[in-house]
Amino acid sequence: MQSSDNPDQRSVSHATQASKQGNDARGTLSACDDAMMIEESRQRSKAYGLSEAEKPDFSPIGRPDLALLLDQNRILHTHAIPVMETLYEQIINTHNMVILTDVNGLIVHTLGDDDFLEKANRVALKPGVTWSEASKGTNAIGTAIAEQLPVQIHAHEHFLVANHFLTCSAAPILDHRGNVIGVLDVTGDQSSFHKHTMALVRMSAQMIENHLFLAAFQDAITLHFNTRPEFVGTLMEGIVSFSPSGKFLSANRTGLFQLGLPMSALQSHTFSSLFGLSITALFDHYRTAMPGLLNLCMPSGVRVYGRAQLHVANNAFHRSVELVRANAATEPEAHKPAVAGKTADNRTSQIARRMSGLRYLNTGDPQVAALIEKVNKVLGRDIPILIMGETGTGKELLAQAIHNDSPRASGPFVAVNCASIPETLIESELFGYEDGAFTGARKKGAVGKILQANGGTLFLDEIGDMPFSLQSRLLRVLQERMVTPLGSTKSITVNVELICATNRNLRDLITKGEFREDLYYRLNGLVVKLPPLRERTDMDIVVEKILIAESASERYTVAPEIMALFKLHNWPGNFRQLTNLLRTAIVMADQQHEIQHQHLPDDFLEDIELARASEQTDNTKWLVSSGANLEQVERSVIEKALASHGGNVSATARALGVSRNTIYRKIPLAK
Ligand SMILES: Nc1ncnc2c1ncn2[C@@H]1O[C@H](COP(=O)(O)OP(=O)(O)OP(=O)(O)O)[C@@H](O)[C@H]1O
Repeated sequence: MQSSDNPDQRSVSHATQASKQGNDARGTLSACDDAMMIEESRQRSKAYGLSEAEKPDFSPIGRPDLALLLDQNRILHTHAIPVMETLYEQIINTHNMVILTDVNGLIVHTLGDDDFLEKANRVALKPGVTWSEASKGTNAIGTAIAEQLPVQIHAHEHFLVANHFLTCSAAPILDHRGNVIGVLDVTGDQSSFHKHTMALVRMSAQMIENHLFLAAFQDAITLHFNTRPEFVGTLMEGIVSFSPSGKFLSANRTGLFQLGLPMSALQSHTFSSLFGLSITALFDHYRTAMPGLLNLCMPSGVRVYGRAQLHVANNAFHRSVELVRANAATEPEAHKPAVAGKTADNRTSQIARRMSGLRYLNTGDPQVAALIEKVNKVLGRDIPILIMGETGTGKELLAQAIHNDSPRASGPFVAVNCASIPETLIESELFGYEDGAFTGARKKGAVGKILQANGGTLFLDEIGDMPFSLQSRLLRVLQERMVTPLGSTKSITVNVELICATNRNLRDLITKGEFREDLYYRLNGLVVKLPPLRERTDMDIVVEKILIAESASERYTVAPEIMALFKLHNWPGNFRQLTNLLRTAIVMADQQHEIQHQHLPDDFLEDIELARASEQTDNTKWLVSSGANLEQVERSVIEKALASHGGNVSATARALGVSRNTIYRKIPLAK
């Protein structure tokens, strides 16, 4: 890297604070700012008790400590090495070396020309030696750490005279939380100074950061974006990660810069609040055969182009995407799935990302284990399955898992929510229609859901809501295995496995004349009932599973007293309610990582209080009827309230609407 550039005319010596938030903003500090920064560093060096004339500290840490250092910085080291090698190729034979240090300036790894490495050895530029300001005074590595900015220190700007023959360019490396975890540096003989070295180092540090970022969010959704489509996939792209449910997790520097918001302000955002597209629409985009770049709108109104990577748990989504692509590639145009039954489709895509086979649903509850055993016996036997269960107990998730484990797993899984499609549309959605079957806008023909499911599984959710008039048509399809689209005279053979679900009592509907008995008997080959959450005995595992799914990058737990509350709660919304509650609680707990009382939503806490109050009333009624006197009743109420508030007198007093003193008076032992 020979150059005749005059270092005193350097236009980029270190980046501005703004550069911490995005490479596009990396600006230029004036020579005056540079001088001030170096002067401040010199003052710090003196304050550390160093003198300019002293010999550099040569003592490297011992071999075992070096091994430990490498181990502690394993992830940084792994992701930095390939970038360091590429960087070294750019500066080979220029009397320079590439250096990686840990967060304290301890050199972890070096790469360089032999002749310069020898020279560098003389000033202890080698693994195991620290180049913090406290040890070597002003130098690019130590000062980059102190300033948390890219820094270039040339010749006499080094504090120790022994280092005046060097020219060094260093950039801090940040992790996905924005913390400095190391430094990348290029150091050479001062005669090799080149003003472009700083830019090279900065870009390389950013490359390492991007590798680290993507490694930290392997199970998350990542969006790679830029205002210019040609920059997507380059170092200029912003990268933002989201949980599978779309909650913001983190962004790289360029991402933060483009979004124009600090990390703290982004914590309350979601994919849809940042990019104006729902997470389900994102999934749907990638379900199409050849998804192009996304065209998104940021809150600032600026439009960006992006490509999302849906690294979500167990790759189930990828499988379903691959499947749609494979089908799309082989199917004629008329048979490509039409966008219909939107709600059901969206729900399918939401759910698809989290499920896989039946074994993932077997989390220790004996009722669920028995159900899975039964289902396993009929897999691939052409026996229709009817899933019963309250809302949110996971009927659709179970249906998808059955499909995934069945011999039809490579065929389509098509879900239709009979309750969400207007009665007037359900016939055409299910059976499809021919060109010209309708007058007006919807003239073009469409393939119905039943045909879309050909070769795979048709899941009819909320079958109890199927209009009575269509029930006989559906029965005919199931018996004859033929579909006749609306407006057509031709019947098409179909081969589908049928799974239905309902949270209504079909027998009651039959009695009321709302559901055909013959259809009921055609559907109920195997009837299974998913237990409501309040009856399940695997709450601990279920909660842990949801916490992991909702927060890919950080580990959250639930405080034991909250878990006790969960086990007592009624959960009318079952998994849907629990998942939503935990999703919000994770956001509230943030860095605390243990979900506690204050992180729970008010309506949930109110429900708990109401349940407690009514339980106490019941107990009181029982006590009174058993002939206890007033004092005994009071005492019993207070004891129960104390127990349910973990012995906390203030909380008990608040719940009972009395003073703390009253509690102490009535139960003297409580003091
Ligand atoms: N075993 C489970 N573990 C974790 N999450 C689950 C489980 N079962 C269901 N869920 C989640 O709960 C939500 C509701 O599940 P699903 O839609 O399958 O229930 P459902 O019984 O079909 O509901 P509805 O009757 O209202 O249609 C989904 O977000 C799903 O991912």
